[in-house]
Amino acid sequence: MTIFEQVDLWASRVPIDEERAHERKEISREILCRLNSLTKPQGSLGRLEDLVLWYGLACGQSLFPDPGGVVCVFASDHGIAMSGVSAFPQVVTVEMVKNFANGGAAVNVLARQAGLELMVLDMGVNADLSFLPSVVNAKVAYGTQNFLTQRAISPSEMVQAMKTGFDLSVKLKVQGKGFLVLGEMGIGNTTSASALISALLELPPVLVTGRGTGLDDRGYRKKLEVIEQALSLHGPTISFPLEWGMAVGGFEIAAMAGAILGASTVGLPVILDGVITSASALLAWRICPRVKHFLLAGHVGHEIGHKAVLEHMGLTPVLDLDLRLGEGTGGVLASQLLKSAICLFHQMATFEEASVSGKI
Ligand SMILES: Cc1cc2ncn([C@H]3O[C@H](COP(=O)(O)O)[C@@H](O)[C@H]3O)c2cc1C
Ligand SMILES: O=C(O)c1cccnc1
Repeated sequence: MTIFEQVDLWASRVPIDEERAHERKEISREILCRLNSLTKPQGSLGRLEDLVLWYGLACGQSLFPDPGGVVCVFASDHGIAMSGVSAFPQVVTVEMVKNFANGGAAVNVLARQAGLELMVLDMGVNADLSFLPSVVNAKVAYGTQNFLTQRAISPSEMVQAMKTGFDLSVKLKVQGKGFLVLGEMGIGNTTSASALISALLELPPVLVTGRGTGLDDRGYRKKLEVIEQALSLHGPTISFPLEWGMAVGGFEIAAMAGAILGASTVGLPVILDGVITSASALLAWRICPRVKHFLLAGHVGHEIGHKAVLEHMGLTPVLDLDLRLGEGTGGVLASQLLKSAICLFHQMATFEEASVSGKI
């Protein structure tokens, strides 16, 4: 099977909108009926009510338990990090993975506070991490190729990375997880994400590229140059979004795109984080637009490419906190509001139960 056939097969398993129209209408009706019966003026919980509706539609249920979620941090190294596009050295990727394993990174703190399980997957860190039992070994290779000279990912590597994500989502659903927050770690990956966004949205790099971990003006100019060069190197040979994923993507970006396709197939709601997770969502969406029903934009952050993707996909972010960290931090923060919304939906008394008078 070619990579295109494999990816088409995955996409074909995502439910067809027309086939789900009746079911979606019923679920919306039941959820709105309960929301409107609770002791509050109709609609007064604003976007929290939208979150409940999104969640029910994504799960395909109007009756669902309080969800327990999981945040998956996909880690990988990038060949492009060698081209001076990050304010930090490449070795920070493996160092941060150890930090995740020891519970000391920002996402660990937030996940603990939110009561979320945290999983770290080694998709292609440039070091042997087998001595860390808490890190899932899904290594495709020791980092991607530098996409200034060749495509970052080969077709077989792309399938392998996407399959890891796809199978993970299916497994999480079977285990009864209520939602998946996507997170990532990989020095250089804002360059990969911005290149992908620029190519897929057909916008000049300067409109979708930020300073990542904090590049100075010189570093930022270099990053723009690198992206421009990469787009003109690969552009002439590329016809499909998936090919852009291989040309300038990363193993963690591919795995997250696969996870989104898998989650959409089984009805596992997905919460996006920053610019990198959003670039993977854009790739998955271009492969199969129906994945959109299963996506929640956790936040919009500081990177301009992040805003561009969310606007393009018509996703309204839950939070706007000027974050620029990644790891899944903004997604975890947003999941707290989703959980609050669902608790309200389940636990508030109705007008009838509380003997409260309705609207005149
Ligand atoms: C200590 C540290 C912790 C991080 N946690 C996430 N990132 C974030 O920064 C990286 C992308 O930025 P760039 O493209 O500029 O390299 C990713 O690994 C991302 O998750 C971090 C970066 C650093 C330095
Ligand atoms: O928006 C993000 O996710 C982000 C921004 C800078 C560095 N790493 C991640």
